[in-house]
Amino acid sequence: MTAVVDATALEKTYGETTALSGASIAVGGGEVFALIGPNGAGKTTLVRALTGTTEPDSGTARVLGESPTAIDRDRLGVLPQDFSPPDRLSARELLEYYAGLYDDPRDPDDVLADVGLADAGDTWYEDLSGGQQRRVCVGSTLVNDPDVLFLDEPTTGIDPAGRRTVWRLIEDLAAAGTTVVLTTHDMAEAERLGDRVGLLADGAVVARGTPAELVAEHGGSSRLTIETTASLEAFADLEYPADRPATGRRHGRPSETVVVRDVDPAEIGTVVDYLEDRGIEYTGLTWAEPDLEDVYLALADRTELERTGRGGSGDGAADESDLARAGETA
Ligand SMILES: Nc1ncnc2c1ncn2[C@@H]1O[C@H](COP(=O)(O)OP(=O)(O)OP(=O)(O)O)[C@@H](O)[C@H]1O
Repeated sequence: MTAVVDATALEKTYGETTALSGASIAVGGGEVFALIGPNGAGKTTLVRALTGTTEPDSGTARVLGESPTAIDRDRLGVLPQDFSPPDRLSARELLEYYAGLYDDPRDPDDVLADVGLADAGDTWYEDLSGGQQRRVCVGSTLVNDPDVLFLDEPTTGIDPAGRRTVWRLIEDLAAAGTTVVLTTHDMAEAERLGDRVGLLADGAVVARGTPAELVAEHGGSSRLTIETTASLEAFADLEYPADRPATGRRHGRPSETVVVRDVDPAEIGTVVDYLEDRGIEYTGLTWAEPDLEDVYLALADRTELERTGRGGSGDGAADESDLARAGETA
């Protein structure tokens, strides 16, 4: 693969803080690469190093074969995480403003339609909702029809329907050959859009691969989630491993769920019988294959728990060797 976006062993420190410690990614033409990882993992710093807005202490960054500071800006679209355009302009005027920076820009109205805001062109930016504003910001990166697009948390604050509009847009752009590097905290977004996903922790990519590869390697086993306030001891005689997640997910009520692993769909009845036989009350039962969120919890969340000294989550399937192994493959 000839890398269109290439970061090799990037290091960056800010005073005492290490933002990047040997981060490497290589992204091929037309590929969507999704960067995930906890707050402070270094995602934005990596994007900034690749777009020429921060200078790494060491390592090399190349985009379309060039240094990020030397690259023709017409070929690049960059959406910073904290992008805040002048807000005393209408959505259309804003896109016209950005279009005016390029020799051969797209029609701003076409861009507005792309981001699902065809009807909002005359609305002042400051009067748009937060999610609509973010969509205009995404649009501003498209006016020059870039070959490479860097999107730092593109859908933060966008409602589910708008998010899907942006997802389809990114898929269409990639299908047409645009190379996309995006960061996200939304695992569904990373799983859907990412041809490959890289998980950053403490400034380095600790795991990478297609979503399916990552799930197969780090996702652990299937999950039967039982909504119950019963104690974990009540599950002691169950023939499957049971855990009470220490970290929140699903409905934000982690203390009210017990997760049973390794149950095939055909065996769910066995667990239901167990609950009924012992009079264990429950309000819901959901079976799921492991997904990218499990990978995240197994790898990234674990480093967070270790850092904060709260011990293992009891929810992820990884142990120390998983992290070490992931580091080796990164
Ligand atoms: N300009 C800066 N000055 C000082 N420290 C910085 C600067 N930029 C980033 N950092 C620090 O570097 C580390 C990595 O930050 P970065 O923004 O790259 O993480 P991130 O993965 O994008 O986080 P988030 O998910 O919260 O956006 C953090 O500890 C952050 O505080």
